[in-house]
Amino acid sequence: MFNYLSQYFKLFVFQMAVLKPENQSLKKSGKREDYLSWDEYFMATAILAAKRSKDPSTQVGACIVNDKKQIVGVGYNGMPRGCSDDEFPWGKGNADELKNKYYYVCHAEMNAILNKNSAGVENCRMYVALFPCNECAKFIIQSGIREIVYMSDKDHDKNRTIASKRMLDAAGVKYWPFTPQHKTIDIDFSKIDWNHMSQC
Ligand SMILES: O=c1ccn([C@H]2C[C@H](O)[C@@H](COP(=O)(O)O)O2)c(=O)[nH]1
Ligand SMILES: [Zn+2]
Repeated sequence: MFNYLSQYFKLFVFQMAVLKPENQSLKKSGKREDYLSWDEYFMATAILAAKRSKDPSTQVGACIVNDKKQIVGVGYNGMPRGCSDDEFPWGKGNADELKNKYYYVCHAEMNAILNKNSAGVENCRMYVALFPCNECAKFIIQSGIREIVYMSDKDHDKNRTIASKRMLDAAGVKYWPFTPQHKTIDIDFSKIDWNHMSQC
């Protein structure tokens, strides 16, 4: 018993002497501890883009990122260029389908792919607010995107989502739900101290 305790004590002393100073020096660096993870940063970018959407019921944003953690493209659901947000319909309950949004609106994922900057989307990851529909799954597969991190799967029981998952699985595109570490990300312009560039 004494032998066991003495071994335990030696291990404790070793931890205090060797491991603790290293941990302390990390804390001494003065680094902020409350910074966003990469996942949170990219999903927040997708959600911020969604705030540009004029769709009154569902706002979707997407953010494509390469393996260097560079943002390659961002998009949200909106009317095509030249098709006025004020003239094309945003409703969905009309018996005349030409008067509903669905024939016209460009999906966030498609816009993010088409909006890509000079870097390609091949082998990239897409962060998206809503699980991609079957049409977006085709765009994702054909453009070479390999991974999807999604926020909501609200349409999981709809055929378009079931078909989407079938195609993504067949094409080997991986997908998983987003797990945030922060519950909220606060951007309150009135609270930013512009002289010192920190939150008051
Ligand atoms: O993969 C998708 C699926 C849907 N969207 C957009 C298209 C519409 O603007 C809304 C869906 O409207 P509901 O009223 O929820 O039917 O979301 C998208 O961008 N990407
Ligand atoms: Zn879609």
